[in-house]
Amino acid sequence: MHNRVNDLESPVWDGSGNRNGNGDDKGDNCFPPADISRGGATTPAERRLSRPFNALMVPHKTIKKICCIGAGYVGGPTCAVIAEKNPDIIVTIVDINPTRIAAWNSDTLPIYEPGLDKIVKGCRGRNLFFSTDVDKGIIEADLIFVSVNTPTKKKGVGAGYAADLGYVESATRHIARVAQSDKIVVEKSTVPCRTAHSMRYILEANARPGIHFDILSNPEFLAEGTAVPDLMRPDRVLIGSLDTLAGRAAAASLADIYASWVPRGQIIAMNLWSSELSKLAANALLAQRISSINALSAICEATGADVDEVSYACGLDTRIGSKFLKASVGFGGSCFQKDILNLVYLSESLHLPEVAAYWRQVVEMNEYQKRRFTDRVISSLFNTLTGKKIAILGFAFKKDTGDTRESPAITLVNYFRAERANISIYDPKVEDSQIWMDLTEPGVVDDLAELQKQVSIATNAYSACDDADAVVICTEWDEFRDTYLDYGRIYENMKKPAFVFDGRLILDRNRLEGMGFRVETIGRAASSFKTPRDWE
Ligand SMILES: NC(=O)C1=CN([C@@H]2O[C@H](COP(=O)(O)OP(=O)(O)OC[C@H]3O[C@@H](n4cnc5c(N)ncnc54)[C@H](O)[C@@H]3O)[C@@H](O)[C@H]2O)C=CC1
Ligand SMILES: O=C(O)[C@H]1O[C@H](OP(=O)(O)OP(=O)(O)OC[C@H]2O[C@@H](n3ccc(=O)[nH]c3=O)[C@H](O)[C@@H]2O)[C@H](O)[C@@H](O)[C@@H]1O
Repeated sequence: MHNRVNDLESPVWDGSGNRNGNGDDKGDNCFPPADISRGGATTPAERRLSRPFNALMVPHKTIKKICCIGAGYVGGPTCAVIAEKNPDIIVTIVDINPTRIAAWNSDTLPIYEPGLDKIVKGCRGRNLFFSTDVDKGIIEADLIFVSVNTPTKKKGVGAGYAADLGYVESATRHIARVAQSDKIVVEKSTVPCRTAHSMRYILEANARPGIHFDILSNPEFLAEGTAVPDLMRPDRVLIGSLDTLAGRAAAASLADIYASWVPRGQIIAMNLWSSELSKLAANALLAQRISSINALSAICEATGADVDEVSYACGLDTRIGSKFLKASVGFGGSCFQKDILNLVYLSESLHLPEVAAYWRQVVEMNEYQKRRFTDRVISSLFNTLTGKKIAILGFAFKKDTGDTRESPAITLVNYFRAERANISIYDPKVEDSQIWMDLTEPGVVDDLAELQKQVSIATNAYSACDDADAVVICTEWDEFRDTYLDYGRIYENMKKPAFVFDGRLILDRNRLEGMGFRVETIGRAASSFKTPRDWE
């Protein structure tokens, strides 16, 4: 018997429950079931997608053992929550990085996420395990999440845009090589549209005879810093599968796992490619909102309008909504830029240059925002930073995480270094070693010594700001707000005039100006700017 993976060529979902040609459908026993509706939907697509996912309609297997390949920011929290909510399922998270696994097994977890410690420590050793034994994890599991990194390619075809699928491929080959029984393989990593197709070929070409694989797409939408509440109360869980009996049964098995805590109406079934693309699309749309408000922040600074007020006014329109309209020094994080560039590459590969240019602009606006903010610092400090001390408050890409991937702070520090400023950095959660790594040019041997002459890392915000010419808020940590931090004390110990650059709109400018600071805020003109110009 040859290895069978379901036909991925045409995962057609026409909404009618009709078979897609492989002949294994049974009339109305479609997936999702055709006879349940939440109501209110108007188009065929809405009607189809609004049907709650009723796993019981398709005969399917109950999952007893899960393996997650990749113990990172997604694999760790996601599978810890799955283990907590499914005490009868054994969940093993495996990784090739022994240091990371050792940290997951220690008192200090490798990632900081509010609420995660309690969950991991509650399940670890009971039904949650962390291991470097990838073979064993795969062999024992019924269902395997592939949750490995998919960074932007650095070299070769598509460098700078396409996703590097090397880790996904290597994990897939590993599954094929060691699996001794049928498996459901779940793409948890964010991947380009139709990656499931490549996974199929790899599995088919390498698996032992008689082993059957089903491939599902189940993208993750958690945000760092709020991973636990996001996982506990997701807006939706997407499960992409083939519209075949086997595909629907596999999806139903996965749906049961989530249904332990997510209402079934929020578990959405769709075709594989839609599910893969929905993840890239969601990140692109979120980032697009930030670039849009940041573009408006430049207009605000030039006119005297206030971006917070503009954002508030626009967000009150229920068609627009208030989330992701906070102007900032620029978005960071491991995914927004990577996933948009991935979409740009996909568009170009599909010969859609206008579409590619449209999405590329979201990233370009983000770069412009960081440059613009730096220029404002330089021009405010009398056009030179040479020998001046700049205190950087916050190095993580957002609050409540120690993650610095693509953090705007890195770009800003590099710009300030190029201007020969002295820089002092403080972040409550980022390790010193991480900061040094982020600021060291790869491959430049003597860079660290040079760097350490110009940059220092402080143990608290006050010492970072001691004797500084300017304070630059890069991350919106609550402890940097003027209601927490004693800015009066900071002012006393700074050079004069003392500048504060608020890249996150967290400070009460009037209050700080009352103390004597000169405050420059993203999306607001300098206080000296009169507006409307002729009124005063
Ligand atoms: N970080 C986030 O907030 C989110 C990330 N994602 C996506 O999830 C995926 C994973 O992201 P992160 O967890 O942030 O990455 P990460 O870099 O924190 O973790 C990935 C882990 O996979 C391990 N790994 C790589 N190849 C392996 C292999 N063959 N066998 C075993 N382990 C292997 C690495 O050692 C690493 O520890 C990416 O595709 C990302 O785009 C999706 C939603 C949110
Ligand atoms: O695929 C992913 O990795 C994830 O990417 C983002 O999550 P994350 O990057 O962890 O954090 P966000 O809260 O989205 O913030 C991203 C960046 O945008 C910035 N941001 C966010 C919101 C806003 O209004 N303004 C703004 O500048 C943040 O400060 C941060 O630098 C998405 O929000 C998640 O849904 C998605 O799963």
